[in-house]
Amino acid sequence: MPTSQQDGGGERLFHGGAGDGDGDGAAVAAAARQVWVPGPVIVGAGPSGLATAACLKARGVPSLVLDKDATVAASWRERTYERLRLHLPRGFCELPLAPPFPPGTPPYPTRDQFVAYLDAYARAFAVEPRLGSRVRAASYDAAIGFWRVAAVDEAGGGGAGGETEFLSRWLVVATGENAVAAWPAEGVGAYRGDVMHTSSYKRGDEFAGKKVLVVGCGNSGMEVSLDLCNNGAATSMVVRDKIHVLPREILGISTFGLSVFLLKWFPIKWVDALLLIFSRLILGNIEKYGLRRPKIGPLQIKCSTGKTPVLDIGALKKIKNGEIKVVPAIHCFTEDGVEFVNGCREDFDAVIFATGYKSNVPSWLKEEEFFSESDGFPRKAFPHSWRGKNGLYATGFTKRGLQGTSYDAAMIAADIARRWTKSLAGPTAAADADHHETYIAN
Ligand SMILES: Cc1cc2nc3c(=O)[nH]c(=O)nc-3n(C[C@H](O)[C@H](O)[C@H](O)COP(=O)(O)OP(=O)(O)OC[C@H]3O[C@@H](n4cnc5c(N)ncnc54)[C@H](O)[C@@H]3O)c2cc1C
Ligand SMILES: NC(=O)C1=CN([C@@H]2O[C@H](COP(=O)(O)OP(=O)(O)OC[C@H]3O[C@@H](n4cnc5c(N)ncnc54)[C@H](OP(=O)(O)O)[C@@H]3O)[C@@H](O)[C@H]2O)C=CC1
Ligand SMILES: O=C(O)C(=O)Cc1c[nH]c2ccccc12
Repeated sequence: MPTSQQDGGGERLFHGGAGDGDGDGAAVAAAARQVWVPGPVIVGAGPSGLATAACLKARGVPSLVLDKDATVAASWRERTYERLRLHLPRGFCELPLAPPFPPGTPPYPTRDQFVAYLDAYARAFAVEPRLGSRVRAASYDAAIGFWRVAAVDEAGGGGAGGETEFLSRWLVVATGENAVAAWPAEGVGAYRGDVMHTSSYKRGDEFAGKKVLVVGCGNSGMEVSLDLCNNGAATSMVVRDKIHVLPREILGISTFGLSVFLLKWFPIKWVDALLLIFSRLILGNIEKYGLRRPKIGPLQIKCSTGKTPVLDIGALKKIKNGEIKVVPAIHCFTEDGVEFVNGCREDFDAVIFATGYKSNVPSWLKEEEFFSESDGFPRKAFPHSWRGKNGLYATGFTKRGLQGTSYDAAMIAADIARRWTKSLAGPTAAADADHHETYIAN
């Protein structure tokens, strides 16, 4: 790696380095070494980070992608169950500028096919993230106009246990809506059985013959319940509130694709009404089985709150025939099981929390104007959630799945590329754009 002492920008940075920033900057100033990154730093090598890096590259802007895990797309590779398939058709899950899924890919690709697609995507755009690099803190140093990003090298990473401070004009947050498992605050009290979150659930065979309680009935709760049932576990699923369940397909067309088409022509309320009529015809009256529908339609809820309707891939049939038992909210845990709010007690060998996920942004980003401290999402909703101030960007926080990711990536890349071109004309132009990292201090 070349040093940048000959570069005016690097010189300024070197002098404005560790300990010279504002209070927040001090949080990351203890770094063992500093690295000046000519383009943006992107935190997260999932679909959102990869897509943004690819779109930047296509515009001639280099970037440095950091990920805490040892591979790209670790959320998909490590934190999903084996039989998972995309629940939107593959055409809605493709990333920008890439060829479609390879011939022979089924309409709803498997987890492994999607992971292979993401690996190929990273290769095609030569995106080579710095893996095993967990961002511990990031803050904007107004004195020098740069983001200070402190990353700890996890075992096996470049600096093995050390810490590096990256300095960049642009910071792209791509750590995702599903960064950490959400657990109920009450915990499990004295319960002695096995406890896990769906993000650790891999396959159902280890639960064969066991009584399992799945807490939560979003897409994870429904699909894990189905998988457990298919593997011979006696499965109960907690449904504490109203939910929308839609068939994954209507008249052979994906419900999602049909919705996208209809929304081009009709207001969302009409489309919701139509979806509910079809759902009633295809699924019957699901309220009989303890699945009460909200008054507001599924797409309206998705748009206003981000809560995804369940796209049924077979759990409903098991609920109807009693193989999956719907149970009410939990009042408290006992040593061997739970007491439900209706006063009934039941023992379970294992409890699987399908209680969703949270953003982890507040744990590392020292910024509260653009990102909300309470939920770790940008305060502005789609389509305005991608750009903050001072070169801060967010990708993959639209609550619109991979289509939202593609939108963000294109917007961010276009915006940064404009600024990049301008900065090339300025004093920092001497950066060697072919190199991700230019060392300014060790
Ligand atoms: C089970 C499941 C199925 C889904 N199916 C679909 C679908 O079919 N269609 C669809 O459109 N959407 C789907 N989604 C929604 C969404 O598209 C995916 O969650 C997608 O993976 C989001 O991509 P992302 O890059 O934003 O986040 P992630 O894939 O979660 O990537 C974030 C990355 O950031 C890294 N990271 C986090 N914190 C740090 C840190 N401090 N330092 C360094 N790295 C960090 C993580 O290791 C991870 O690699 C699904 C979501 C889930 C949970
Ligand atoms: N095949 C696929 O593509 C799949 C996609 N996904 C996607 O992944 C994302 C995350 O989904 P998911 O993991 O299901 O998370 P969600 O946030 O969508 O659902 C969490 C569920 O847990 C319930 N819950 C939360 N806390 C409790 C509690 N204390 N007691 C009882 N119930 C509780 C919630 O109910 P309440 O509404 O009452 O708060 C909700 O039903 C979604 O976008 C989803 O669409 C997930 C699985 C498969
Ligand atoms: O899997 C998810 O959670 C998604 O966000 C995909 C998605 C985006 N918009 C939707 C509308 C209905 C169902 C799923 C989605």
